[in-house]
Amino acid sequence: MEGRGLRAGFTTDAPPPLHMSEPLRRTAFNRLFAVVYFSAILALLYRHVRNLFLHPTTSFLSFSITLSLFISDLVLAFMWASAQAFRMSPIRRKEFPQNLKRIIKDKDFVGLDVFICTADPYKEPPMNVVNTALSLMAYDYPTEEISIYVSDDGGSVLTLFAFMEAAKFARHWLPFCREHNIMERSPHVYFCSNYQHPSSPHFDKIKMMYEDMKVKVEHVIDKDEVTDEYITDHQQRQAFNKWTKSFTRMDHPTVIQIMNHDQIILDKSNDKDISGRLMPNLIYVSRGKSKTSPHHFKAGALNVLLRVSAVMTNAPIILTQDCDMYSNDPQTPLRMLCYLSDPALKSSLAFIQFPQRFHGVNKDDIYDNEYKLPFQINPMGLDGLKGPNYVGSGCVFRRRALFGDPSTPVAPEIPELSPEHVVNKPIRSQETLSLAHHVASCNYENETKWGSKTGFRYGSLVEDFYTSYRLRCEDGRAYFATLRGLHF
Ligand SMILES: O=c1ccn([C@@H]2O[C@H](COP(=O)(O)OP(=O)(O)O[C@H]3O[C@H](CO)[C@@H](O)[C@H](O)[C@H]3O)[C@@H](O)[C@H]2O)c(=O)[nH]1
Ligand SMILES: [Mn+2]
Repeated sequence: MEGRGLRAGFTTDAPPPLHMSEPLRRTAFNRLFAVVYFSAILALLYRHVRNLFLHPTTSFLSFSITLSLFISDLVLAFMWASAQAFRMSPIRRKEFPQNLKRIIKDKDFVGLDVFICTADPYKEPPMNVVNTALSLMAYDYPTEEISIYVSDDGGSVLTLFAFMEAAKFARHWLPFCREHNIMERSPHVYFCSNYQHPSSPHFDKIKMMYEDMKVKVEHVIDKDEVTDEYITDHQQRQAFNKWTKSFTRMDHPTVIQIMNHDQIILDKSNDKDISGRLMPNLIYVSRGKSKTSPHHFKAGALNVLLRVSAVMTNAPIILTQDCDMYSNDPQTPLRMLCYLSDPALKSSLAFIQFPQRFHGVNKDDIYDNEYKLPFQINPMGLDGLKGPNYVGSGCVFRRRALFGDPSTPVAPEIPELSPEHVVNKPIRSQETLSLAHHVASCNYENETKWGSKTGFRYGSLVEDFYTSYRLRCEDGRAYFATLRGLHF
């Protein structure tokens, strides 16, 4: 336990704890079992060695069989030994978001930039991506602090259209979630769930709005184009005009579109939901691509979002999310603040990985398609050692951590990308937009440290594991996850 979590027997004047950790009860049995198993492996290997060298058999066939058994057992013993670290000191963490308001002030609710990646409108239907975004926009957190950045590597007008519709729907959905204090803030999950839905005209109305949006988006996808009947204003037409004849998925200029939740929005002050609260920013980004520059897949997309968001909002905290996941706990940002606002963890905490759950697998899951072992059980073991890996989704980073370690920070090429930079221009200003387009262009990273020293790291198909591995090798900081509850 560390930081505020140490205060096991705090007095009434001590600040209330924000988080705690406890070892899992089965740890002692795990260790005992490991000793027994290890002795058995030694005995087995000794037997093989004795058969091979001390009492060699005469026949060549039996010698080769014993030798191959010996080699197989060595391999299996190595595999077993390398998995034991997970079992030695697994821990469970718990946060107390209810104590947060007593400790931190309103100004401590810092900005949160959320990154959602999508890559193909046919394999990753835009309605699913939209649901992911809506579930994150509806977090229980000051809405003006949230900015959702969607990276569309499919460069698809269909995805952009879906987000334009979602932005309008969000004006109704966010107040609805707050008013009814609902848990499942992905509309699809909420409307399909078996929970008791309120039987009010309000519920029927919001459900109808959702269905309308879905029909519209699906119709556009069926037709594979956004026809004139769906274009309602000049701004929309201007946005869709960027898809010229030469625009292809792998070769196109950058498209950045800030969504309007209402008709025409000039600045943040009139970007409000129907109850009058400010809306979170929702920004669509399709980075520039060309056949001659490498795009580095998801890591490349995340680095573009890192730069575009630095120019627009530069929140100190970043949440990365895959488009096929959604949040089912609106308190997740408060839970992460329980760790991030603990002064004792300020320099040691680089990221918090929430447990990842895969949806849509069969109910009994007899073949473990949910991958519980790598995504839920093993990370608990790593958490008790030096901290788990980043697994690509449901992970909260300190922006700072992606720019070198605290003692030797790596400065980006332009000061606007630095985590310390204070954004003082509105996101819709011409200056901000042109800089954002510049840093999202396909040649921007040439001759820079992106992917090697800063941002998400290139060179591996599993950019998530690799990035966390490199972060640890470079600065040796400890990280951890909160693994209690299923937040995504
Ligand atoms: O060029 C690309 C390729 C993928 N993606 C997005 O990256 C995410 C993950 O890609 P996917 O093809 O779904 O990979 P999976 O194998 O399902 O992903 C697992 O493995 C990845 C690599 O380790 C992790 O990043 C993911 O979080 C983890 O769920 C998706 O949202 C994609 O839309 C991009 O944005 N650009
Ligand atoms: Mn996936």
